[in-house]
Amino acid sequence: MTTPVYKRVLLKLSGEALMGEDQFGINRASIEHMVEDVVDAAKLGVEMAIVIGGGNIFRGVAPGAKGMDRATADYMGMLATVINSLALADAMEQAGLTARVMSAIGIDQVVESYVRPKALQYLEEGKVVVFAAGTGNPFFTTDTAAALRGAEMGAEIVLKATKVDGVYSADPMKDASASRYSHITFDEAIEKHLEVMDAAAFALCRDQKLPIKIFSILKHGALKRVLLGEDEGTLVHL
Ligand SMILES: Nc1ncnc2c1ncn2[C@@H]1O[C@H](COP(=O)(O)OP(=O)(O)OP(=O)(O)O)[C@@H](O)[C@H]1O
Ligand SMILES: O=c1ccn([C@@H]2O[C@H](COP(=O)(O)O)[C@@H](O)[C@H]2O)c(=O)[nH]1
Repeated sequence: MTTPVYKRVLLKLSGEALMGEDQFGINRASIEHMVEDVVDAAKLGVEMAIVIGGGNIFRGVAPGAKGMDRATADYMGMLATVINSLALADAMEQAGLTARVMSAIGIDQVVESYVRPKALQYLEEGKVVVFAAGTGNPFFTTDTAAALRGAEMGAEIVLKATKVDGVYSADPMKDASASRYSHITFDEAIEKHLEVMDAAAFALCRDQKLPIKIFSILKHGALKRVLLGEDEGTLVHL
């Protein structure tokens, strides 16, 4: 099977996965592996919008941010996602894709600001669009940004590529007895407080009838398998 089941997707890439085995920052091999998977996905002809998290940078500065005003710390986190977005777009360009970064916070000397019709135009032209700076608002996360931009772009699904291979009954990093769901409803995920994605993101996707697939970015080829409709990760649905 080589025909993708989606025409347009919103891919949420884990910021934390970018640091690989390092303590923080961007690990070159990790970003290149991620981009290889994105290239394979683009070769299928799927239109791809991307949101990347900031955990690899922001969790590194978090001890210094302790005691800071929450909104100020959140703006620092959003700026961390701009750094990751620039690195990702650069790596994608080096791999032969055409990428555009659009920021939810105005920093026009660095990247263009997010304008919805322009982003839609880029996608139609086959460019990969990276949405930086989350939603542009404190008290949110890049998961919510992924849900928001996914809905705005008319994506058929939000693909959360993270460090675990799906949604579990408990955090599998902390509880070895946790079991993985092949699918779960939004309501169940919210009611059970499954923290693989924040509740605001789950709720927005539920309201917009936008399914989510959660799978491992550390498993090479998993993204392509998801796009081809193969059994991979956990589907969160209505
Ligand atoms: N019920 C659960 N099922 C699966 N993972 C869970 C669950 N509860 C908590 N987690 C944790 O959620 C993490 C994924 O979400 P998180 O938002 O922290 O990371 P990310 O999105 O990959 O990183 P970033 O925020 O840097 O983009 C997993 O690595 C896992 O340890
Ligand atoms: O819309 C948003 C998105 C992000 N933030 C802040 O950035 C960090 C990093 O994002 P992650 O999703 O955790 O990778 C996040 O912890 C927030 O502090 C934000 O305020 N608004």
